[in-house]
Amino acid sequence: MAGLTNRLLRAKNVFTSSSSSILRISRSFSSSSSSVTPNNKDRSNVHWVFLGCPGVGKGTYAGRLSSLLGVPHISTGDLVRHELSSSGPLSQKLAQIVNQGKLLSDEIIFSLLSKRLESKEANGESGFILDGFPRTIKQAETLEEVTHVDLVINLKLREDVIIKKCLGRRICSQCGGNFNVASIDIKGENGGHGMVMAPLLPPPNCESKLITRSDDTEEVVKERLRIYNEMSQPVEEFYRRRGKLLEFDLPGGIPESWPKLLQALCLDDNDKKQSATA
Ligand SMILES: Nc1ncnc2c1ncn2[C@@H]1O[C@H](COP(=O)(O)OP(=O)(O)O)[C@@H](O)[C@H]1O
Repeated sequence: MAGLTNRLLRAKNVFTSSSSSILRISRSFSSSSSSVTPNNKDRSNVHWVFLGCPGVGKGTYAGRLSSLLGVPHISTGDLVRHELSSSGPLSQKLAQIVNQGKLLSDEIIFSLLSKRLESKEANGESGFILDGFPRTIKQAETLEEVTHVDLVINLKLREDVIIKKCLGRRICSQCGGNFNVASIDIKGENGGHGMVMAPLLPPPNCESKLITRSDDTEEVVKERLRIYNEMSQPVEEFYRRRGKLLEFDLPGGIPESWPKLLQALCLDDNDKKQSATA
């Protein structure tokens, strides 16, 4: 414990003003931390991170794995949107930054994350699948200080497809369901693979309630991609050097990608068991 405290005190020098959030995060993570589980033996206690460009599908696949494994899916983007939807004093300040496609400060993200982790601890949840965090080297270094990460899944997709997917994203303002109206059909050129992604259309009762995220305009999506390449891509290298990065090229939409992802994660037997009992 003393060692952990010392490491956090060093982290405190990096994030001086957010030190209390870091200490709270540390307590929540360490209460559920486990030894390394590279072979997924303890599937309900995985410590996984999803990386990838905006709109690549981190939320979709992290959410599916969360349901499959019974591990909480913690998305900092969702935490930010929840804060934006409140009329709290922070929300206006955050909206300005998010709507320009910029990253929020580490201090704000740590504060939102620590609140979520406190509720995780209170609910007795174990393990985590993080989505949208860490997004900077400083965030990755601090995460290393406070908990163990088993595996980092790096989702990859061509940039032109990502832009189309972001522009096609829709959310049901009533149930919160995520849909996509983009129909992607890119022909393979010079022997390369094409890509087909069918739209993910809402059920009839959501159709009239669809909204678009205010940061999903073409200009803002391009800025988010630029910032990803500058600030977040180095995080891929951070985990690659530690031997934790699993690169996953999405072969298409959910029907093609989900079984292949399960295979890559050695979870395909788990899915078969589930469908057999469904
Ligand atoms: N870890 C983070 N660090 C800084 N800002 C973040 C972080 N996570 C989310 N945000 C803010 O919330 C916005 C939405 O996040 P998210 O839904 O994860 O977006 P994306 O679709 O770009 O992956 C980001 O553009 C950024 O402004």
